[in-house]
Amino acid sequence: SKKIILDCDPGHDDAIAMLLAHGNPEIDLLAVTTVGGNQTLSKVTRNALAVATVAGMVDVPIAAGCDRPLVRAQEVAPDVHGESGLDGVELPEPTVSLDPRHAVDLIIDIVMREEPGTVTLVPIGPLTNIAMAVRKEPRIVERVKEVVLMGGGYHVGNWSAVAEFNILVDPEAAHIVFSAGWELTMVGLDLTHQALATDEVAARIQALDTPVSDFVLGLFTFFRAAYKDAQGFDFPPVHDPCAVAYCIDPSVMTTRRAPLAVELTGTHTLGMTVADFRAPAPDDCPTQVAVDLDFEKFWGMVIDAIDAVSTSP
Ligand SMILES: Nc1ccc([C@@H]2N[C@H](CO)[C@@H](O)[C@H]2O)cc1
Ligand SMILES: [Ca+2]
Repeated sequence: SKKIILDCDPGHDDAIAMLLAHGNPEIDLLAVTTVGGNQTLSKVTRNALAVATVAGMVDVPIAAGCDRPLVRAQEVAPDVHGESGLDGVELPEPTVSLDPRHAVDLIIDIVMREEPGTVTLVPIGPLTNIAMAVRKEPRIVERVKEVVLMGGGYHVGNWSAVAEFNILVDPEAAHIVFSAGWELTMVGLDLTHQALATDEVAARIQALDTPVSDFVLGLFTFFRAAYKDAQGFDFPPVHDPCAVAYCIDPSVMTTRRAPLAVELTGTHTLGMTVADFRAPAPDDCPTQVAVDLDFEKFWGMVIDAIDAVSTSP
């Protein structure tokens, strides 16, 4: 099975990513860490504990991390996630508690404890925790199997014309992560805007008819209305589980190897993830971007995981 650490900022789509990681038998979820992003650290951390409670995720350490970007002021995204960061559902009082360690220390402890080359980092929020971990313990770069992140976009932006939220909120952290030299797959908006929660998908989830599937439908209902108002989408793109799906079965999407750079000084382009598709890609290029999604395979994984989580003891 694939050992992963999920670094997140729940967030409606982060919550689905947590359920996919917990429900899929191929994934060994070693830890969940939180970072300020969609909402404040305290809100996203409370949300992570609530989702873990709903999912029965009782044996996974959850640790809170950085509450703001490395350099710039914090920016949250209430337009699509609401004031709580997980609007649209009743959040249960958490029955799981936080690991006392800082997320950065938990990430380092796990990577240095596990066999080299066996742990995949799956950041699906701003990259502040990952950048801090690299600076505190540089040895994690050669020890980590790969980084599979949701963020960026080679031709698409959402928080600006050309930049994606997770990157633009903390571009300096993104630069550290993208330039570290480890194997890195960028699952960006070009891919995740294909992962739409359509009526047909919602109907298949509705048919599961469990408390967890009802929770997911509550999330989708809010997320759909918010995305329509904020970005004019008819159906909401469920970004974050795409990164987990790639870890489960890389054939769920096509990829293209290309050098990647993060813009740190542009007036109009700050936070842009620049992919250099000029041929040939250098043969030692450690970075690739996700291009085309197998829609049916993806939603099949997600729906199976929701079903599995619903029936777990
Ligand atoms: N408008 C908007 C802002 C932030 C996000 C979050 N950031 C990433 C997509 O940009 C995902 O990780 C998601 O959780 C999604 C939509
Ligand atoms: Ca997220």
